[in-house]
Amino acid sequence: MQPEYFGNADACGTLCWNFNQEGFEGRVRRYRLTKQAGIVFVLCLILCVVIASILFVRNMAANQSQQQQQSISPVFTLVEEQLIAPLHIAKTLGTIGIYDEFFASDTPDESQVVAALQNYAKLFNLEFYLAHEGSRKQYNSDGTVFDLIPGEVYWYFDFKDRPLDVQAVLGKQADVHLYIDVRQTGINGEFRGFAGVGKGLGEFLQAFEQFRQKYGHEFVFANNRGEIVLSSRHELLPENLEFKSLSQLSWYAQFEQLANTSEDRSHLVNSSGGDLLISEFTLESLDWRLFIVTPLAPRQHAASKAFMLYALLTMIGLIVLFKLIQKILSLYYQQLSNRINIDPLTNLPNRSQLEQYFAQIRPDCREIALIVVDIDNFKQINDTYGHNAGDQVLLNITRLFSENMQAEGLFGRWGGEEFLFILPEANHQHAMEVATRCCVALQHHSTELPKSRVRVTASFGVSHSRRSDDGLSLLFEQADQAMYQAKRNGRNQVVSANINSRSDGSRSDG
Ligand SMILES: Nc1nc2c(ncn2[C@@H]2O[C@H](COP(=O)(O)OP(=O)(O)OP(=O)(O)O)[C@@H](O)[C@H]2O)c(=O)[nH]1
Repeated sequence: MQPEYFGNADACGTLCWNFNQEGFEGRVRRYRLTKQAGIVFVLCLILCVVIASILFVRNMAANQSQQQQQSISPVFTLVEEQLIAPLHIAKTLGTIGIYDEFFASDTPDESQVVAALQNYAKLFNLEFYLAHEGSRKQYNSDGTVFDLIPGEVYWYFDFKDRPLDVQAVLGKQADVHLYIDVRQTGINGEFRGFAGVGKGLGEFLQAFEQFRQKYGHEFVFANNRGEIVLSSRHELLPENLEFKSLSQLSWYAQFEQLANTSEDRSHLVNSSGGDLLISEFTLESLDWRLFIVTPLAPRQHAASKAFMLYALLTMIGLIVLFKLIQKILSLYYQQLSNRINIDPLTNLPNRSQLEQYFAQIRPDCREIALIVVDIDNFKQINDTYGHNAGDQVLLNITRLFSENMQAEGLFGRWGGEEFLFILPEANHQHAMEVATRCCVALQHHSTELPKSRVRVTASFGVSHSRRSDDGLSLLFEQADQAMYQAKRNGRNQVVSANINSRSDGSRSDG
């Protein structure tokens, strides 16, 4: 086997565990950690999508309401300015008696009538006219005068027979006009004609077209007979007083049905072109109904697009956050792992790390060797030179051994002044060579202390196995026994636990 865990010589020459390739248990721990983190991540993801949905829906509701308000309020301002105001002006001027002198006569002075009408037109920025029964003429503020001939001027003869004081109607000349006719009567209540106000609705329709483009609303105005008098859709506008009917609209029957079952005047109607939101308002002074029709398909499409973007961004944010947390945790885990597995004095792998390493490599090893090392008479060093000097000697020895191990297997501190070499794929002879090399090197090595130089020796015990089921405790026990044998033999030597080798001595006296 190509050993996976070669010790790496660090800056001070000692061998260190490569923690990126942690042991089996470490991997299991990391796997569990990753699995748990994965579950937490999925839960966080679900939570985020739920939160994003709630926030999105809240935002969407707020946006929709804001848009609705922004689009509806100007509609009423426009209706007020363009339709209701002319109605009030027409009604007021037509009932306070300013036209009485003209209607009292059957032959009013044409120039006087036109001049008066021009005066009002200038004042109110509207078109004024009088349809005069006595003279059967219509006087207009633009200076024209024409005859009221049955069969030609339909509206006059139509309205004349209706018992209504005020009538509003749409007509189309060059462009769409709103005409408001106020009935004029003599002192005995006899019909004398109409005082009328006209207003071109070009601007009004243009403004409605802008609303349609900006907010998607369509407008339909209908009179009390269900005739469509005005609409943002040109094909619905009346032509020569020929009105289209509300009942011709595809959504109207369904809307009426819903409106009859509830007091609510806003309803969602399904039409062949998609969902429509329809709101109905009453314009009392005109006795008209206004329908605001909003096709929802474009909004639904925009909303789902926005939601998907929102959810996507949230998920990307979460993944980045998760990766960041994972990185921080793994750095933290590595630091913690270093602290747990490294001997703080010598910076060598400690016992726990040696055990993990053995467990990791053992299943794939055909043979393996262990060397147990114990410093000889180390107590004396401590007693003579002090504990700090002892530490210094330990550091020197570990550096020396690390160098002599030549980066094969793992060298670590088992505890106290006892050290362990684990040599995967090393045969017995090679292990004996490594132990002997270290033993000899130590004999020739001395540690420089402030006041003296100290020389120490060590005893080595070697065990070796080709049996795959020989575990660490057995092999360690054998090597330890051999090391004690070396002590008993007089220290500063290598003894092998293997019978064959023990018999041939492998002694390495200085
Ligand atoms: N300075 C220092 N001393 C240590 C450390 N760890 C263990 N020791 C000392 O090592 C000594 C080991 O003593 P003993 O077990 O009696 O063995 P020994 O004196 O080496 O004698 P033999 O093993 O029989 O050769 C003890 O005095 C421990 O306090 C350490 O990290 N630093």
